[in-house]
Amino acid sequence: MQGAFLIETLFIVNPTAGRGTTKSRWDAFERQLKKYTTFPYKVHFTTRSGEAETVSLQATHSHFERVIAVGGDGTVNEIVNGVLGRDVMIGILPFGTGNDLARSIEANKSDKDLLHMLCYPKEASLNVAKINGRHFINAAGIGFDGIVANHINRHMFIKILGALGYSLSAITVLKSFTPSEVMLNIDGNCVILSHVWMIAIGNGSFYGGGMKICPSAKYDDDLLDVCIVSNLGKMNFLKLLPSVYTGRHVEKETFITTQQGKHIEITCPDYMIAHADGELIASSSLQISVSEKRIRFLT
Ligand SMILES: Nc1ncnc2c1ncn2[C@@H]1O[C@H](COP(=O)(O)OP(=O)(O)OP(=O)(O)O)[C@@H](O)[C@H]1O
Repeated sequence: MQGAFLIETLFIVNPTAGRGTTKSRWDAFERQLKKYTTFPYKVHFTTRSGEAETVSLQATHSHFERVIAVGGDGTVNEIVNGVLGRDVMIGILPFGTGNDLARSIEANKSDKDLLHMLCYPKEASLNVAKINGRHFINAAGIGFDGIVANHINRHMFIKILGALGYSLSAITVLKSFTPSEVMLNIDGNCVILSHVWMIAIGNGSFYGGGMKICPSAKYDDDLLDVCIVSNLGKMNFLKLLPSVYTGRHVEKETFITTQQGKHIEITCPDYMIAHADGELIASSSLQISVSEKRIRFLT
């Protein structure tokens, strides 16, 4: 394969992604890379959380034209935060656990397809969203969802269960959860909502390792999709949960409201726990918007 021989590429490998399997998957992939391609590249293995952001930013100051995340959505999130606004293309070898971004954009999965993607690059221009100053690519979840993400992050054995882990954590968190009142402002239209369980904001449709929380969300429509879950009891919440995996929860209009917007503000009398691409944020006020800058993404 010859296509991208002039493009200098940096692979940022998170060896801990994919429940620790990414290092060996990368080693196997690199053997194919050496055998079938000739384009110049360098590899950086991350040693700690946050390093991919620093390293990808440094790469934009040198000669790299492509930065490829080797891992999951957390690694992509850090690279997006590192390179947004710089003239560099990013891509993903989806060797992580959830790989929600790759799932949303129907990215290549086999090594052969991934090699082809690298050698014959096509690019898409994707929206990026921002929450309290930090960028995210997939989705943010506020309220019940944030508390579940917090629970998962604190229990490694649950994290490695992927989508099943979400359901287990949800059942645990459910016992002590009480819905709250929030003020929601979407593009200047402000409402006070009571008995809110959670609000999800989607730039892409998937999060949590395959949950289609905002089924209509598109990465290139300059809009964020908002999914509000409110006014339901614990039993109904449990009944609703499986339908999130297919995106059919949005049909339950008694409990679910969907909207779209560019600027979203959520305020709550108490601290809310939120997550964006799985990263946790705690605040009583969240400002979420579509970033003016797009990301050049290898497809
Ligand atoms: N060397 C490292 N040691 C520990 N954590 C790391 C290291 N390098 C990166 N990380 C952190 O690992 C976290 C998880 O990585 P990532 O999201 O890529 O994999 P994943 O959780 O398996 O996949 P997904 O998010 O798609 O489910 C990221 O938040 C990142 O900051």
